[in-house]
Amino acid sequence: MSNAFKQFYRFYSETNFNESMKRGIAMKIGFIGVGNMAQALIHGMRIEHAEWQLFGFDIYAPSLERAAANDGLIALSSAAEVIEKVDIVVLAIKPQQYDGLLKEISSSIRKEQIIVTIAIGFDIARTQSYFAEPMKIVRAMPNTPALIGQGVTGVSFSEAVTDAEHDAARTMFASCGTVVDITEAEFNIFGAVAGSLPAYVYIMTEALADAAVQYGLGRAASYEIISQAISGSAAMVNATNMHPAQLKDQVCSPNGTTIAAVDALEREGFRHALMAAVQACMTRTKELDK
Ligand SMILES: NC(=O)C1=CN([C@@H]2O[C@H](COP(=O)(O)OP(=O)(O)OC[C@H]3O[C@@H](n4cnc5c(N)ncnc54)[C@H](OP(=O)(O)O)[C@@H]3O)[C@@H](O)[C@H]2O)C=CC1
Ligand SMILES: O=C(O)[C@@H]1CCC=N1
Repeated sequence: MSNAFKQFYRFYSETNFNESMKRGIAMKIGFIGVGNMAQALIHGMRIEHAEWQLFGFDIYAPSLERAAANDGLIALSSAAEVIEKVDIVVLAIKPQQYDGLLKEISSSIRKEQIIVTIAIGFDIARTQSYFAEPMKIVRAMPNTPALIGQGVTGVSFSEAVTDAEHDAARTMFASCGTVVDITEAEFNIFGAVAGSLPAYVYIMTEALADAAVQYGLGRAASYEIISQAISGSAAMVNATNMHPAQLKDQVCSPNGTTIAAVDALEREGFRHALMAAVQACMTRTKELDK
């Protein structure tokens, strides 16, 4: 465990996480690739933890500049510089760029550092294959609502990651929402129903708003109303623990309007469209995992 982690966990075990953070113990986290997903994570982390030191490098300078201006990211000029400064290195580049980057950085990553991968279809064994010694690898699958602290992230760990480091990684992602321990075998499906899911919901929101506008509601009001109705409905599933079908039945009055809408959704293949989307996601994930 690095000195920074030892220090962090001494305080963590004596107090609780928030108290230790108030005492100014800062995690040092570095991002290689500061695109859509990294920017969401950085913002989520920054909202919760002003004291964490967040570093980053991206070959596309405007992304770096944005994260530096919005969230106090310390912009560096190479991946090697990021690696030199941090305890946790998050690889936040596209899956197709992982092999090239790992080849480039494998000799500079230190054994005591934690490597976090967030790419779809890139397992721990593939990351480990770039190193001679067993490395501390955290495989994670976040989603973009991390930006507002409402993400959900699946995590798995290589054997070299200690219990304290498991907690450190969970703490890091917990600042962006919920963290769920999943097995490596569950990653691809987790990506399809959590990592990619925001896109499905945004399409649904846009389509419903188009219909609302068609019937005279304003565009901005439509987005506000529909997004609140979606988040409230989604929250009901966890809060009541009721079967989604029961919750649906509560909305459908006999011979009412909702059952007419449900009839149309079934005729148009709404359920199967969603299952087909997940199946397409899984197929593409397998293609990337080669
Ligand atoms: N977006 C999402 O919702 C989610 C994404 N992920 C995973 O997160 C990862 C990143 O995705 P996303 O943020 O969407 O991708 P982006 O393309 O938005 O961001 C990646 C950034 O990294 C830059 N980059 C490429 N190579 C390097 C390098 N060698 N050093 C530094 N920067 C580099 C890219 O530049 P350039 O574009 O010029 O190549 C780009 O700016 C992917 O592996 C994806 O699977 C996981 C869950 C959800
Ligand atoms: O589309 C992608 O490849 C990434 C993985 C999960 C969400 N977005």
